[in-house]
Amino acid sequence: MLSRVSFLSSTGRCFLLDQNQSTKGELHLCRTQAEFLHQIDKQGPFAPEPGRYHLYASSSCPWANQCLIVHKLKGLDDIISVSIASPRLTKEGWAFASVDAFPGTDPDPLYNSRYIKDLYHRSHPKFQGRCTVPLLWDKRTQSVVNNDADDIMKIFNFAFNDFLPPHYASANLYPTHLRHEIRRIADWVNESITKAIFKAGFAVSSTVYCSAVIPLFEALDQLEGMLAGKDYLVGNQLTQSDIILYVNMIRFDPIYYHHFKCNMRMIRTGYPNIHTWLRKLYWRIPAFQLTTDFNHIKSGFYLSYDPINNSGIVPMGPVPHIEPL
Ligand SMILES: N[C@@H](CCC(=O)N[C@@H](CS)C(=O)NCC(=O)O)C(=O)O
Repeated sequence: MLSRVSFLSSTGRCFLLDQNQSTKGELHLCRTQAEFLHQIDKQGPFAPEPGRYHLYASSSCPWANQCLIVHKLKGLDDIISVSIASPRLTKEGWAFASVDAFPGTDPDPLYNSRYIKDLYHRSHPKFQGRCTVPLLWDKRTQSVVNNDADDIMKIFNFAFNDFLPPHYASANLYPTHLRHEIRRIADWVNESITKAIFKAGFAVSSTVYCSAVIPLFEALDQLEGMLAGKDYLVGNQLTQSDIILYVNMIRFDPIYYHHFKCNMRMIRTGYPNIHTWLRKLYWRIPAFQLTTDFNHIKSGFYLSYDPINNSGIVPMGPVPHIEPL
């Protein structure tokens, strides 16, 4: 049984939760910040160059999923290579296909590593922090560039535009005139939705659970109003806020409703505006559908957190995982 699980901070970042530290239903969390925050720019040691960088990700992890979406939206397939780890988190962390050949899992094409942690240790032999995904890697210096989803999304948005055809180069998920609002909404989503979902999911007392799930559904009610008649959260265009919300909402009915006991309402039956917004992204913009792997998402959540699913059964439903438009 895993004794450590990820948990979210007030800013939406993951914490490490040691199950042995849970007493009386209160969660004691050890915060670990993303340790690697290098940027890719022409002036610094990590210059933008096609073929130089590699993204290690898990399709199950919501934060890695955000980066995979932006990678596709910006057409970076030929510029930044990608490897997907097995969704089944092991005691050694995320594993490659050489350890767990779960369908849709890649080997490490660079070093044939067994685990994501091998890369962290190759880059920083004394590293003792959490070996998380997403992980942006520099093939030239054989080192970690950045392991923060927010940063990586911005790097993908801005840093490689010189190498992209105009329609990809001009795609901007973080336009200057909307930046303040994008950040405000993203912070609200992280705080009121993402954090509440994980707090409810990992609660070990009814008090903690209720203190998360009731405000969560109040926030979803508010979100339902915000999305009335709208295809996008901020302005009239796709932005980083939509991506941060999408990774929560696409997991809601298949995972959070049942596995994390967030079951006061489903998105598909309880929130018509959120449901329409979600289905439009999934069915109309290929970058969303192509990076949403329900098998990885469900296996990742249902098989990685033993304390809340010790049978190891991955439920069949909901059927379908996402409804048609
Ligand atoms: N700093 C990261 C955190 C991402 C994160 O927490 N990833 C989790 C999976 S959702 C992880 O890799 N956990 C592995 C572990 O804790 O061993 C970010 O925000 O991008």
